[in-house]
Amino acid sequence: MSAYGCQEMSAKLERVLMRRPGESLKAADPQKWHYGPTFDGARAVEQYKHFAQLVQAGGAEILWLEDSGDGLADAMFTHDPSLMTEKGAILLRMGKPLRLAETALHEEAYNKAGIPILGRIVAPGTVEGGDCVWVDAKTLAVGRGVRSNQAGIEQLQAILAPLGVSVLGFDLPLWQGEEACLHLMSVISPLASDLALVHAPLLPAAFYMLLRDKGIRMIVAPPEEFAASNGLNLNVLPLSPRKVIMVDGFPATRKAMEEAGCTVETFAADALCIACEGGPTCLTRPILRGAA
Ligand SMILES: NC(=[NH2+])NCCC[C@H](N)C(=O)O
Repeated sequence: MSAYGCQEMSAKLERVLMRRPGESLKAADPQKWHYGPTFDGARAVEQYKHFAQLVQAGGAEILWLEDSGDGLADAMFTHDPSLMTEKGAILLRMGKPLRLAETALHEEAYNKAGIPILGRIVAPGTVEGGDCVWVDAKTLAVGRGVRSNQAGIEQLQAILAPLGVSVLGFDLPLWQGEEACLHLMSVISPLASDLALVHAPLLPAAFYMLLRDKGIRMIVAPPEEFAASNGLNLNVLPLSPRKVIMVDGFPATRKAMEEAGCTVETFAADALCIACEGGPTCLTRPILRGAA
């Protein structure tokens, strides 16, 4: 089956591209990869298994990439090197130089699965999936910052224009510097088509106004948990509208979502997500959401 198509963020997750961490992550030098003090490769691999079980139990078909020791420790964050549209995949170009080689892994997987390639971002353009947020099926917001640049955003607009999609760039702050990971998705997780979890202080103001005008309700995540989790309390993956997976240990954020009608599942992720700066959304590249 070569079903694909995904221009939304929370409809039922039907198919997803994921990479099981293994030798590359276990051998990763935390300094080189900017991983934090709670990094522990072997424990991260164990914690990932629980995450994968939750995704599978939600009914999604997982297309697997394997970590056979290619040294690409960040490649488990499959959200970033490609994007999916109703007309096929867009191969992106990573702004973090250590991750440039990951795009080829996605290209190979799509070729194998019979999923067409709609376009690709080329130098000097850079766009990472973590900077891309479908506000609705015809509006893609892209965070412009360290990882995604203006040239990349313009290329993406040209690729998506024939689909009737508008690409809107929003400036991100430098926040914790060039080495740290701050994507547009670091400050928002869509939970349903009309509901999102946000870290309000770091939202580009014009992006906030756009969401407000579109009638999207924003739950403001407790800032102390944002700080304590390195921002990962906010990185929440919907398996379907209001049915979500988050990292364990942030009860106030969980409660805020439950009060908005969400069902929340958690997994322990200190060694995996908190340390490696990527959460449940980053660990998944949705290929198909909603009905085909
Ligand atoms: N979509 C995401 N937020 N991905 C997080 C990626 C984390 C990864 N360590 C990086 O710095 O690139």
